Amino acid sequence: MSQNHDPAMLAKAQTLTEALPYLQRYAGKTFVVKYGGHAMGDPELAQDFAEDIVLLKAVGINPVVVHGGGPQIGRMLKALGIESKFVDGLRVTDKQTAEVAEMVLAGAINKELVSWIARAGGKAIGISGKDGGMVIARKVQSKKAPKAIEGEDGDPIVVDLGFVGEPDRIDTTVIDTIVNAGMIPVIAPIGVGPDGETYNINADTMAGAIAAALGASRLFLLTDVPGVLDKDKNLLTDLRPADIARLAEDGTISGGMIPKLETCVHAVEAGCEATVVLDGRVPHAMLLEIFTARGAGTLIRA
Ligand SMILES: Nc1ncnc2c1ncn2[C@@H]1O[C@H](COP(=O)(O)OP(=O)(O)O)[C@@H](O)[C@H]1O
Ligand SMILES: CC(=O)N[C@@H](CCC(=O)OP(=O)(O)O)C(=O)O
Repeated sequence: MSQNHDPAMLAKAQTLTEALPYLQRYAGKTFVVKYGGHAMGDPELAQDFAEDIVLLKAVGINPVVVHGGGPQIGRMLKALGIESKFVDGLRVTDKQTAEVAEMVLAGAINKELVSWIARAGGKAIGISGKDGGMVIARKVQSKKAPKAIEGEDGDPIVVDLGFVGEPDRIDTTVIDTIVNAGMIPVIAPIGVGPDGETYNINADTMAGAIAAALGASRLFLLTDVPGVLDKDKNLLTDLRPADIARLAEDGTISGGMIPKLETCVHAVEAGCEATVVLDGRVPHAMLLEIFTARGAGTLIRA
């Protein structure tokens, strides 16, 4: 009998009962989860992530995984002696770089994640935006280059980003088919242009567009920081679209955080209830965020 009063056992039971309202609220909903390349480094964390995804599926939520792989593409390009440059968080992508990006994203990383999910007891199908004609991409219009490559007259140079795409049209048939078969789609951020060309798509942008197309309830962006930080490195827990425009303007956010937060704004404007930027280095960060009252990371909502 005394075991029933063991505080550790009670705490476990409390955690489960605390999860009950969330389990009820989210059953049958679609959650898009973007797993960033920076968060992928540690095999133990990758296994935790895969377990979380399989758990979501087991409790009746439909997880759709979109993955990145920026650092992994960077390493492969370096090994091949190809130089890589970023403008506002986007990799300038010539034809050769697009081939390497596809090889790393849709080949190595996609299949590794599928294997991690299988090891956690789930059934995942790995695809890229090319499969089933899912993502028709258009070229991202060149942005002004940052100060580092400003022209001699001091004006920023306009850089051609090459084969950097953004989703133009999304056909969710292939995702729906996988989900309805009881499996978990794992999507690499590669799209196809109208003439069959390969487009490299920022993984956050891809995840946001897929969340919008699916009418997902939640979009989680797992990365390598606790969330969005202010200039003193304090976590900003709750943001609205107007705050984000201000943070971009005053330089609080930079690099990869720019497409990440643009994605969050587009997703909430398209009807996603909430998006969360989360620390993928914290074991089971997503479960804690979803099933406990203690939110983690930065919540962005309309
Ligand atoms: N205000 C900010 N708060 C947190 N991270 C920021 C901020 N501004 C820029 N960053 C950068 O954004 C990075 C996350 O974006 P990114 O490198 O694209 O990650 P991922 O590969 O996980 O998508 C962080 O590692 C950090 O260097
Ligand atoms: C156009 C563009 O920048 N594409 C990205 C695609 C991968 C990605 O976004 O990966 P992370 O989420 O790990 O950063 C790239 O080439 O790095």
